[in-house]
Amino acid sequence: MEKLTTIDITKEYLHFSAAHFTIFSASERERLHGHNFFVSAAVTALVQADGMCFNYCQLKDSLRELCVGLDEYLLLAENSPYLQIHELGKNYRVTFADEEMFFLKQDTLLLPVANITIEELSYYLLQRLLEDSRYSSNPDIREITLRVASGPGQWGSSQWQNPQA
Ligand SMILES: Nc1nc2c(c(=O)[nH]1)N=C([C@H](O)[C@H](O)COP(=O)(O)OP(=O)(O)OP(=O)(O)O)CN2
Repeated sequence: MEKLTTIDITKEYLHFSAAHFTIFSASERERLHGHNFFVSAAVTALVQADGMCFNYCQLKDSLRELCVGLDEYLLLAENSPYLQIHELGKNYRVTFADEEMFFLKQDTLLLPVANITIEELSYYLLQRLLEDSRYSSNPDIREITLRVASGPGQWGSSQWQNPQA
């Protein structure tokens, strides 16, 4: 019988501070505000003869890198059906319903998501993690769940099962 384990990395320092607004409909959104978003991951993998699946420090480094990449930005959902985003010099001109907003490009990240929500952020960060072949091309890694919280006790998660397994 295969010996599988799940390495669960949930650390206070794995977080990013970001501004956003969640859009609820074509006419309703939140005001612009911020959160400390926390990131956690659980990786199910085969335990090797040496009693280890993989060095989880590499996973912590990968998650830390993902957090740094989103830290201290305004996050905008590039694929939102309700936002129009255009470049205007040093700014993005963003329209929503009858509103017009301007944000400095240097302060803003456009993410390929439909909304800045914990569910969309978890899926986006999982896809980013899977760009690293150490996770996506290792048949001994069976499953990865990546979770994002916008505050204590409220997490969104996305899961990947290894098709090679
Ligand atoms: N399905 C989702 N619903 C909502 C999301 C989301 O990501 N997915 N996000 C929001 C907003 O981000 C909202 O700003 C969340 O804030 P809130 O829940 O108030 O966060 P707090 O940490 O302040 O929670 P408290 O319960 O007030 O402590 C809304 N919906």
